[in-house]
Amino acid sequence: MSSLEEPLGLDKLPSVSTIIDRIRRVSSGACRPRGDYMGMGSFWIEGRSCSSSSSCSDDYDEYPRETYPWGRQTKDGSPRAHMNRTCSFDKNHFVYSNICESRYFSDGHEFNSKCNNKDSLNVTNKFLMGIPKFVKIVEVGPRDGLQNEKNIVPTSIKVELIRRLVSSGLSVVEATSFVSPKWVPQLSDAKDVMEAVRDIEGVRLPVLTPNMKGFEAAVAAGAKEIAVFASASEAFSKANINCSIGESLSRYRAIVRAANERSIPVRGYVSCAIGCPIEGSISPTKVAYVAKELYDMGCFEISIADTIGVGTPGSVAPMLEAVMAAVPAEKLAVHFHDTYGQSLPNILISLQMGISTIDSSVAGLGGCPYAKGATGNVATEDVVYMLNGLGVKTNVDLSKLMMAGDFISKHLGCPSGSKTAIALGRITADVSKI
Ligand SMILES: CC(C)(COP(=O)([O-])OP(=O)([O-])OC[C@H]1O[C@@H](n2cnc3c(N)ncnc32)[C@H](O)[C@@H]1OP(=O)([O-])[O-])[C@@H](O)C(=O)NCCC(=O)NCCSC(=O)C[C@@](C)(O)CC(=O)[O-]
Repeated sequence: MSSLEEPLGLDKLPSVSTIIDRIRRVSSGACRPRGDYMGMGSFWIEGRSCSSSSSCSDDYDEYPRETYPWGRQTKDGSPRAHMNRTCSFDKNHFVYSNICESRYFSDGHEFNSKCNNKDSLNVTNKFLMGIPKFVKIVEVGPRDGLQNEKNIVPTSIKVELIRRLVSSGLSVVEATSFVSPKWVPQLSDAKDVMEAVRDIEGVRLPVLTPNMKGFEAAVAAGAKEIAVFASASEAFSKANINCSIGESLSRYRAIVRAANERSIPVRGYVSCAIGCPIEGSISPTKVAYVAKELYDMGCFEISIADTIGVGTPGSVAPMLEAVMAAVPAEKLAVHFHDTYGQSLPNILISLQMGISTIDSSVAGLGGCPYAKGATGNVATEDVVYMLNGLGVKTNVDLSKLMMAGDFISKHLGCPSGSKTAIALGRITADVSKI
């Protein structure tokens, strides 16, 4: 077994700060990018600031956001258009940098001779050309993650987690839920959590509210943004919020009206967008219907959730196509649970279809108390790693994010659900031996 394959116990893992320190110290190598090794995003930033290229950024801001292959291709569709985008990321370094960096993290030795391979550059550009240049990540770990923990996490740990996530650069961190403590005792301290994060500025801390009682409690606790959660499955709606889809939509209309009066933005969720733990597969038209209802009542953003993580790009694409016929792509977010390891491909196809808001959960925390067997959300670290690799800006510092993930994983006494966090831990342990 190679050192990369050896299972590491939690106690054997170096601390994240040690890892980051090691990575920064091991800093020689021909192809290795400059800047922060944990976050390929810094390489993107380098490209934008033109520190290593004389012509990288000018084209970038003017480049129109296009979608491939869902009918919104570049205006002229020409290879030159592809190259413009490539140039915007730092001449040919868009792919070059990622190949080099992946290689560096894969084995820490020689770099791949494909560094200047023009063929892979062109093929890659063709498939990446529709991906948005900036993705907003909605961190749901403190809510979706911790609502499903067997042991109730102390308020102080929740608050510290939120602070760490905010300091990593995340601009939206779902803080908690104002739901019935009988149904979700894990979040029964919602009021205290909100009280303790009142001083955090410049970031959005939405909370879930299932009914007017929850909405009023959230407002009283100082919430400035809320989320309502409907389902595309009747059975799940009943199991999760004890009412039908129709009843939930009526409740939410009243909540949105009350929120509007106070200028509080409301996000909407559609659960069970692919499958339901009780009903089985769910038709895309049902998902589109619920999404449109939420949008029409005034939700500023609709998060389409594969609650049990059964989707693949093969089912996600037609579902999103149906939803996008009813709600504009820029008003949509996607929310994937990683039960079958399909979250990243599902996110990639969502990006290619023009969606630029992704929900995720630090360390892959999560699951749903009413969806047995569903695992956590896609890990935020893994999403950031992939987006950095794609040259997509997120404003999230991966090293700080990993420290937040390490903090909560240690508290919960379980390994991180982020492959990126685990891999970077292992690889850097190897790098330290070179
Ligand atoms: C909706 C209810 C409240 C209906 O629950 P119910 O039992 O039908 O409520 P009720 O109106 O009959 O009231 C029963 C008791 O609950 C109290 N109550 C009533 N409302 C509240 C409230 N807001 N906060 C605190 N207490 C509340 C109410 O005051 C009363 O107290 P009692 O008189 O018995 O002492 C309940 O079913 C509930 O809280 N459900 C939430 C379940 C939940 O949080 N599930 C996980 C959400 S995650 C999700 O949905 C998916 C998502 C968003 O993550 C995306 C994805 O991954 O798919």
